[in-house]
Amino acid sequence: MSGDHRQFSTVLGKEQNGVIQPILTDLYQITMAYAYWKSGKMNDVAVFDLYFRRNPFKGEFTVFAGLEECVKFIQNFKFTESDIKYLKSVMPTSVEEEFFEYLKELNTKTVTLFAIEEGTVVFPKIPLLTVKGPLPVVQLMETPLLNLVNYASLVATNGMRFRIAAGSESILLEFGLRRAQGPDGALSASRYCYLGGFDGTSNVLAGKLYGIPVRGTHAHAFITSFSGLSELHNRQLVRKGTEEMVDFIPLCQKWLKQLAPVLGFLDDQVSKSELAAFIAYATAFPDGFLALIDTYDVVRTGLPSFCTVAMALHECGYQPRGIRLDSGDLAYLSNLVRQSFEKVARSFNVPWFSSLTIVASNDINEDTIHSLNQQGHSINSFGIGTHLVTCQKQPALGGVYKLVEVNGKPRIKLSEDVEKVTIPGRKIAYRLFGHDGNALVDLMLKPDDEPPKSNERVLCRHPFIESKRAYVCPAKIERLHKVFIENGEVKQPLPTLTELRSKALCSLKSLRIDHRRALNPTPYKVSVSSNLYSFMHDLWLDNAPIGELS
Ligand SMILES: Nc1ncnc2c1ncn2[C@@H]1O[C@H](COP(=O)(O)OP(=O)(O)OP(=O)(O)O)[C@@H](O)[C@H]1O
Ligand SMILES: O=P(O)(O)OC[C@H]1O[C@H](OP(=O)(O)OP(=O)(O)O)[C@H](O)[C@@H]1O
Ligand SMILES: O=C(O)c1cccnc1
Ligand SMILES: [Mg+2]
Repeated sequence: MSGDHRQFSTVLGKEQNGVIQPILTDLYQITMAYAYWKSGKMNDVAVFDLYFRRNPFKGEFTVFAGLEECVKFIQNFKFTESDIKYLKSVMPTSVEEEFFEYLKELNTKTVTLFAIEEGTVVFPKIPLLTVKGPLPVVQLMETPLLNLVNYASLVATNGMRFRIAAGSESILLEFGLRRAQGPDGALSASRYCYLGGFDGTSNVLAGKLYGIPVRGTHAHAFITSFSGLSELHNRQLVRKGTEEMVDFIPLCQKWLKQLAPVLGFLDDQVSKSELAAFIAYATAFPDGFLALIDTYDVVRTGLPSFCTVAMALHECGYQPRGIRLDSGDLAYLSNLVRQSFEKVARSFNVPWFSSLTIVASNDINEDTIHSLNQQGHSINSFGIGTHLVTCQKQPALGGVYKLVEVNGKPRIKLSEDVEKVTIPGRKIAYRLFGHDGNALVDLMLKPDDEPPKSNERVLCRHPFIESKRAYVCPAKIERLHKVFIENGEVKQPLPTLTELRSKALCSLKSLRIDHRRALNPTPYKVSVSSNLYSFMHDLWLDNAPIGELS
């Protein structure tokens, strides 16, 4: 590890967060490992499925994220000397020394990981990961794997929902670092919101670590830190592409006077603090000037000051970018700002002025964006923090990790709640597509089932409701599960974050629009083959004790 990346080690040529390690787990995994070991089960071969039972946010899709970290975690799984020392200090003294020797030697050479590709749109009950290997080893991975997948997939899905709400043309920026669940939660949020379709983040470390585009404007403090023009040290600006120095303050004063009758503001009411701050920012960053205009009053001073500085910059050969609104009625204000931009464009023959960027922020959530769309607005870009990263509508994805097979024998967990009954044994899932290219149904098969073929009819059954079944004649088939790790080797390429983002947007597009809508979406069908249906229901009956009425 270089001094530059103290907290991150490099695995498989990609950085792994140093927080992710075998003892980032629940104590019960270690105590179970001991009891498995004591019972002589350390070489039993177990299969666990990691899946969720319900899509988050009352939606009907989930974006699968976190797989790369799971692969790196499994590849790198090793207790260190200091882990063992610590575990000895917290385990009861009755725990035998040989167990710690066993823990020290543990590795994942015989662990196989089957998984759906990261960035795929996924659905309940279908395993995202299937982990096969020595029982204590794959049991120990339960908590960290769930931790790596649950929040990543939740926040990626949230990002995707904001993307759907805002449309493909809007620029979406993640501003959540200050409100996220701690430093690591913030990094995950930035990373997986980008995967889910955001365009950039304000989080500089996330930009450095994951190559996410970093973006930002400025804060109200920058405006309020200035009192007037006399504070400005740097009053000159070089005319772009020349060596000529322009006295920038008189130029701004000229534009203030010219703009007043056009926009209908009183030039003596324009805040000297705000104008000075804008001039200071513009002379520091003359290209791409974007100003926060709601510190004092958007109409009377923020907007006039921006237009003033923007026209002065233009006269010096620079192209300003736009404004940010961080309070008030964002629909009304953005429309008003756009109309003013159009007036300036017409009055001074600067057509580009009418299409300057309007960024909106301030406690925006998914519903706010839907409401703004309904009202009509002129916002091009949303800066979203709190509700995006904290996943306001649903703070956790309920992914679970369940044992489905031991030593080749299927295991089933029964529950009063049918949703919680596990689907036993190893399963392979396929996505079946219709002739219009849309995904029709996901189908789980037993590994010895004949895989479905395109243009051949296959019976798809609801896993639990006998009467719900349908024949499907798919135009195209995609195998969802692939081997990611086998015999200690990673078997699939690990795409870049940008590739995962494209994959997620593309995977979403294959989903019918009614599955994607925000309000009461149509459930997507998840089914099992006839063979798997009979297999699980036979096992269910075998394992359900028969009661007696008296
Ligand atoms: N046109 C709109 N339709 C629906 N919601 C909106 C609209 N405009 C703004 N909002 C939302 O309404 C809320 C306004 O919050 P609040 O009243 O606390 O802020 P404010 O008074 O405008 O700003 P601040 O308190 O930061 O100065 C925000 O969550 C914002 O995203
Ligand atoms: O509102 P969010 O979606 O979380 O987006 C991030 C917010 O952070 C900044 O201000 P901050 O909230 O720190 O202060 P303010 O709202 O009082 O201006 C920024 O101006 C946004 O309002
Ligand atoms: O760059 C911004 O405008 C920004 C960054 C973080 C939080 N709020 C705003
Ligand atoms: Mg705020």
